[in-house]
Amino acid sequence: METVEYDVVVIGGGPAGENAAQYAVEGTGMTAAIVERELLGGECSYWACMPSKALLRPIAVADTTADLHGVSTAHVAPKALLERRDYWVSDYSDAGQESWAEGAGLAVVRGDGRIAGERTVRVGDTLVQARQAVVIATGSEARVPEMYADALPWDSRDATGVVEVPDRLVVVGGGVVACEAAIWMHALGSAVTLVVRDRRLLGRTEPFAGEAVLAGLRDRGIDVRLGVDVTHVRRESPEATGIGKVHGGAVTLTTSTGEIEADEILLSIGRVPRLDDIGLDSVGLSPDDVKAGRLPEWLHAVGDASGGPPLTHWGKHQARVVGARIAAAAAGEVAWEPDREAPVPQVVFSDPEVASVGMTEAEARDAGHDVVTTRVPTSSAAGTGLLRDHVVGDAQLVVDRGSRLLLGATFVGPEAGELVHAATVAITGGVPVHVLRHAVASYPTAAELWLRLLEELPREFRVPPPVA
Ligand SMILES: Cc1cc2nc3c(=O)[nH]c(=O)nc-3n(C[C@H](O)[C@H](O)[C@H](O)COP(=O)(O)OP(=O)(O)OC[C@H]3O[C@@H](n4cnc5c(N)ncnc54)[C@H](O)[C@@H]3O)c2cc1C
Ligand SMILES: NC(=O)c1ccc[n+]([C@@H]2O[C@H](COP(=O)([O-])OP(=O)(O)OC[C@H]3O[C@@H](n4cnc5c(N)ncnc54)[C@H](O)[C@@H]3O)[C@@H](O)[C@H]2O)c1
Repeated sequence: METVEYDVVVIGGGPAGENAAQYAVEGTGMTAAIVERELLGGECSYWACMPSKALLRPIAVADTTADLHGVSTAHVAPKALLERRDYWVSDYSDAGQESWAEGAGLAVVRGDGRIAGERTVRVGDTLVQARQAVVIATGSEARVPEMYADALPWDSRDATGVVEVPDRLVVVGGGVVACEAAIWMHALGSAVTLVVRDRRLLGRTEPFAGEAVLAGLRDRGIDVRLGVDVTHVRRESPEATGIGKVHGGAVTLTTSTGEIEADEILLSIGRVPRLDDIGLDSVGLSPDDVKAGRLPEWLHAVGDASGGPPLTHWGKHQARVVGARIAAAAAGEVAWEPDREAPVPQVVFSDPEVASVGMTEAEARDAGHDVVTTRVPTSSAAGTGLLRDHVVGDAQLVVDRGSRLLLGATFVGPEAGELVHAATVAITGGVPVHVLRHAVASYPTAAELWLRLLEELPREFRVPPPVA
């Protein structure tokens, strides 16, 4: 068995793993290796964020032009849409990522990585030793309960990598993947039925956001059925035809409200960290130890594998923090970190778009805050009103009454994903709302919505709280 040695060894070359490796060694003279068994760049680059957003953007533009007096309506061209997807996933080649790694001085070790003892990762017949640290960045995979497994349902890889468009598609789940994939599959020509166990969509966001997305999906002709349980799944001649191809004959779903027949099912009911087969037992650890952060000082976990919010930007942030900690520890120092925990933002690229950061109103109350909320229609600023003819959705701030600090914010409608970043900055920086009022947005931009929101707060919030 050959042994090679680096300062840092990262298992998994997705966005989180790449950032951890880069930040751990950049400017230090240390060396790092990334162990990757599929494509460097991970799920995000080839089967998740990039292809899904490449597919959704032209659809969003076509929708906007259909609602914008003064411009002829753009049409989605399915073949060209899939070509755009292929461009953004570099035709499923990671040559560009490999060049990036080379340029950043990171070694790429191809193969399946398994922890094989303290500071040791086994890749085939090679032992890769870490002088300083090992980072687990193995990502996550779609959850497939046993009831569905024999029917070989599509998961998000098939939906983003779609090659054959099923005539009738049933999407199971009411979360982010379901709400986004339903839109592009419908635009590509599938008749889409969304089967949602809960009585609402996007369960982790404010209820008004889920309601706006529900109305948007139904308006475009997607059949959304809420409060429906799937109890049995049957498929004629299931066949593993490959990613994005129809996996066999017709599928029948028995549900709490009757049977649904379709040509394919897309199962989008959440993801699980990929921790089961990475050799944790060789160092006396379990997947639960990783998710709870009970790790020896030489071992770290970042990204989806850590069990935190499964979002690329969050995994990359964690990775930068962990990378800086490894670099500092190697130099006998402690990395600087802010006292305040960073809030997690998320954008759902549905129609209307939904963007949120920090706590929802209910979460803030549950956490014991005395909460004041302010909500305005997204159309209420001239800058947002100009974006299309019919602007739907609301925007809301959740504020702590005592400290006057922002706890959370939700934007629904055009440019929601851009509007939310100011809230992220305000929460991260601890900017109270009476100071935030003096952050002047240009007229007439969408950001002026912030003025509307802050104006709706109680008048006494325009000055600092009285000193106790
Ligand atoms: C359809 C879809 C759309 C999404 N859209 C967005 C979005 O718009 N914005 C957003 O922020 N997030 C989005 N996400 C979430 C995002 O994809 C993940 O949060 C992100 O990919 C996590 O990055 P990661 O580096 O932790 O893991 P991954 O990207 O999953 O990368 C893990 C890597 O580790 C490798 N690996 C695993 N085990 C081993 C092993 N034992 N040995 C060697 N290599 C191994 C894998 O091959 C993979 O390359 C989306 C997810 C889905 C499913
Ligand atoms: N734009 C983005 O940032 C983006 C896009 C896609 C995915 N993602 C990430 O990927 C993750 C996974 O997405 P997802 O949509 O699969 O998960 P999700 O957690 O967002 O939603 C899962 C949905 O499935 C339902 N569900 C759970 N178990 C079920 C069961 N047994 N039967 C029926 N329904 C069930 C839940 O109630 C929920 O509606 C998300 O948490 C998100 O962080 C992000």
